[in-house]
Amino acid sequence: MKILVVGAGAVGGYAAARLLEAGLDVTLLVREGRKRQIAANGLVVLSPSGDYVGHPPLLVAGETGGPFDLAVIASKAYGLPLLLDQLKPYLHSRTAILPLLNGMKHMEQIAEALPGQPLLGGVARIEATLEEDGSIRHLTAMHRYTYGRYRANLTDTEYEIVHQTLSGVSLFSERADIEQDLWEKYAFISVMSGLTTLFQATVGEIRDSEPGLETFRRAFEETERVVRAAGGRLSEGYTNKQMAIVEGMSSASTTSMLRDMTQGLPTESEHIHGYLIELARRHGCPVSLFEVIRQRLAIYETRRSALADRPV
Ligand SMILES: NC(=O)C1=CN([C@@H]2O[C@H](COP(=O)(O)OP(=O)(O)OC[C@H]3O[C@@H](n4cnc5c(N)ncnc54)[C@H](OP(=O)(O)O)[C@@H]3O)[C@@H](O)[C@H]2O)C=CC1
Ligand SMILES: CC(C)(CO)C(=O)C(=O)O
Repeated sequence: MKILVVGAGAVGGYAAARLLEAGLDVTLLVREGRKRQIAANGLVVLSPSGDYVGHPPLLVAGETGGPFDLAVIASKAYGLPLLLDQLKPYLHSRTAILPLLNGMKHMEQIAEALPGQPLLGGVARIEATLEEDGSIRHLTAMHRYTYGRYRANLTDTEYEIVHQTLSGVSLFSERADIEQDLWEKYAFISVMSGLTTLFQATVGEIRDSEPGLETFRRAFEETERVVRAAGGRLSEGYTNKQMAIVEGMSSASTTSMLRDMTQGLPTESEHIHGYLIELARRHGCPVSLFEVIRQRLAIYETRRSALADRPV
């Protein structure tokens, strides 16, 4: 099976390294700058689960390659429309698409941009970051990518080939109900990215200041109501289960959105919080805390664009 990993950042680069380690046929679709970095230093992963350095084949949009049988997509949501356009020449009609983005809205976007293309669901659970020198730093011991059939648009045989391939890579585990996993991760990341960026604080700092855990509960309750009203599946007692997770989290835990904000990079807030508010309005659910979170991030994005537009 020929695999294309699109985006060699924190999540995609980490996936590519573990797929390559397992001896799979993996090519990376990257942009010029990243190609130069990887060509010079290799694909470098620094991880408590084991470092990796390798020199996988690289493609930049427009170059000849493929077609591939599986395309793993790991860009930020705001880069997705362009990326999907650039991906088309590397697909055949049955190439399976496995997105690893946070959120839910990208599933609709991909289905619209690539009609009829087999689409899997995928969820990345990891804390990782792309360093300035191009290495990928895996920050904690946690790393688990789940995948599964999404709305039955692959044949059993097609799915079995993907499943057989990924079953040799311990990072990846199959989920029978990937749609529920996507909704659960979406609800979780909405709260975690929302609160860490609203306060520009770690989980521990929020937890240990008044009213502490109550703020998490309020955010989880708002999210749970919206997701259920929108028809999303969540496990029984979702909010209580997430509260137990938050209580047990390391004080230093943050989110990729807070890391992006700290570095002055664009955020995925519209994809995550904007979509949650869109669903809340559609289904008549009050989300006063998320209105504030979205406003906070909109102010950040406006300031960021103004700085980016300023002549040097
Ligand atoms: N980082 C984390 O800990 C986690 C992140 N996630 C989610 O995973 C997704 C990816 O995040 P993350 O890996 O952190 O992001 P990064 O910014 O580290 O990586 C994204 C990569 O996509 C590349 N890219 C963007 N557009 C294109 C394109 N058209 N062609 C080729 N490459 C492209 C970027 O290239 P370039 O380097 O050239 O800009 C970049 O290397 C997000 O949805 C995020 O929310 C989920 C779990 C944890
Ligand atoms: C919350 C976390 C670390 C879980 O994987 C995440 O998805 C992110 O920071 O983007």
